[in-house]
Amino acid sequence: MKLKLKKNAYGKNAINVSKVIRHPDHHEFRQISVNVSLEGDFETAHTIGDNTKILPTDTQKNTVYALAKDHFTDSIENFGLYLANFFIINNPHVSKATIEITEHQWSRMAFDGVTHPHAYISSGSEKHTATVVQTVDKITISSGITDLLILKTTDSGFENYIKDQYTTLRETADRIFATQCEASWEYTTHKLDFTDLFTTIRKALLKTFAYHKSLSVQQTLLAMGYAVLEANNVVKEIDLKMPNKHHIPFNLDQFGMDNNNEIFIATDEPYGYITGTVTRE
Ligand SMILES: O=c1[nH]c(=O)c2[nH]c(=O)[nH]c2[nH]1
Repeated sequence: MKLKLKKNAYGKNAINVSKVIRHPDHHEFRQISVNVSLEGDFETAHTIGDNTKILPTDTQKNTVYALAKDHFTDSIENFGLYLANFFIINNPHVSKATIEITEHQWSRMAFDGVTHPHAYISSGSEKHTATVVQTVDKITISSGITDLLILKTTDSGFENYIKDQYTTLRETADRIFATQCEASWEYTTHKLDFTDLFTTIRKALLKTFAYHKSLSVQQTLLAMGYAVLEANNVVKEIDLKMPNKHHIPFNLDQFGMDNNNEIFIATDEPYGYITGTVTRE
């Protein structure tokens, strides 16, 4: 039997960089986590243990910290583009560099309408993501959001589904809709105002979620994807993952009480998992 190495990639994950930008009257704080992955002519490292073409993952990590000083100045997308390009142009045997960046959101504390110059509060679980893939002749760039916890207390139902001998779920025209949305969209070009676009796309996702009269998570997912693509020509396609974070009406009958859609039990697991990619025809 003949065996061969089919694919390989290597890099450093979870390179956690925090940066303070010191302005005279306030500080800016940024916290990111970077994954670097390189592909290329690394076969002999696997086959005969020849490391002469290996840029150590430790060096990759150091490169990210060093370049953060002067090149992580605005969006994570632009920093990702700089990093991917740096690894490609400085290592001729690297044919593909993938940079994934996740940014934690911090905002300055405010007291009685006055923003504190250097004290921050986490903006919650939501994180902004960017992925840059650069090959010798192509750059693809995607942005996204993870752990976006959103919920609405009405304008959501789920009815007319298949019923069989195992069905116990009750139909409802009025339920809680909660999800931990993960979105990732690919841009058509890499010369864009990424910060501005992120704000616009995030708002389109949230506004559609809020105002959509939902007949299912599936239907709202598609409406959210359409809203982003319809309003942003520079978005090629969008991937959405929307786990159904169930809040199930609690049975108050057992205490002789009515439950008028007021008391629920939030169940973490198992959870429905609805995903979809929306693209242009
Ligand atoms: O919006 C929903 N989609 C489903 O596919 C599904 N399945 C389920 O049990 N509840 C729901 N809700």
